[in-house]
Amino acid sequence: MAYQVFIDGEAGTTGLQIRDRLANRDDIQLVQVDPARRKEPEARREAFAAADVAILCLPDDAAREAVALAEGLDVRFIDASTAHRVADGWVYGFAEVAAGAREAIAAAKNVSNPGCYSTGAIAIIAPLVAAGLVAKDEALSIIGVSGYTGGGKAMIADFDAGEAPAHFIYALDQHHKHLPEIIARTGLTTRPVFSPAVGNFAQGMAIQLPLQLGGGRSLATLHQALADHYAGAQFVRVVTAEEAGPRIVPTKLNDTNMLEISVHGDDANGCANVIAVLDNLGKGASGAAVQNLNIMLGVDEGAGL
Ligand SMILES: NC(=O)C1=CN([C@@H]2O[C@H](COP(=O)(O)OP(=O)(O)OC[C@H]3O[C@@H](n4cnc5c(N)ncnc54)[C@H](OP(=O)(O)O)[C@@H]3O)[C@@H](O)[C@H]2O)C=CC1
Ligand SMILES: CC(=O)N[C@@H](CCC(=O)OP(=O)(O)O)C(=O)O
Repeated sequence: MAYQVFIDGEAGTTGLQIRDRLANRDDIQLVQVDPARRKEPEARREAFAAADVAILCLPDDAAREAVALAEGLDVRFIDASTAHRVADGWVYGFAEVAAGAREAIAAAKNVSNPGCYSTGAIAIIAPLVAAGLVAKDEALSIIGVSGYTGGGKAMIADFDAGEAPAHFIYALDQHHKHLPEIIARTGLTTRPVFSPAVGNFAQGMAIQLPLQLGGGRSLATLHQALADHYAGAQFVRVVTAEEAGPRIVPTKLNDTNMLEISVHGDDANGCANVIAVLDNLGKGASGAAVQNLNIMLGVDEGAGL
């Protein structure tokens, strides 16, 4: 018998991408809702009742409402929104980042999918903190650039209409919605400065962590700590600066569930930059949701990816 999966918000950017990834799966059947009723609470509760797992691809408020609507039902949730990423009772769905994370996802009723920038930032910072190469109280800066699909249907429409600039920097007030989960999942005690930007390309993302070298922190020790942490990981790879090349292109991993990390700089002048590249719609959203679904169902983690 196939698992029943309901994608709430199936018509949105993330939802459509998840549907595509599940379309050819024999082990999964999608719970369908009449498109005309897709926002009606009663129709959604019926869908939750029919589903083994519901994937929420909704604005935060609608995701919270979905969980309330499903009160008393057996359905398990994967929430792609920001609503539950630091909430009690929710497991953070980043299998590669911490010991025991995969097992916790497998056993969870409710899994929160990481944010796109957060995926890159946490992927770099958490292992470096664990290895003692970044202190929890170190003053860090994180720089990100995303394709415009990261802004959902509204931002896509702006760019498609030619009404958006080629590039803009935002979240200037230092309250980007990903900061709470980045802090919670890395254990940082000093709030990092986070500077995200959007470029005029549809999908793809790069996150940079500039670091000063010295005191045991060199290009080699940074690379080695990350390579050791992700050894054997199916969807995270750590490559050398030479392999990454002299220009890091955010679109490099589009349409994959991969995340690639590389360490750049010069020991002689003491400056480094650790860079993660991923597809904001892949490992940053829909790919990660399918990976988490596979882990929750106990099937091949890479199925459909
Ligand atoms: N885009 C990205 O790169 C990423 C997005 N996310 C998260 O995923 C979630 C969805 O984002 P995204 O796909 O980009 O957003 P979109 O705006 O593209 O899609 C959201 C969908 O939700 C639907 N919707 C809104 N309210 C309700 C409701 N009450 N009941 C049912 N459906 C509703 C919308 O309907 P309608 O079509 O009528 O507008 C739309 O189809 C967000 O929380 C976002 O933060 C996470 C990681 C990355
Ligand atoms: C380009 C852009 O606007 N990106 C969004 C983040 C992507 C997204 O929608 O958020 P989650 O990954 O948290 O779900 C933003 O900065 O708010």
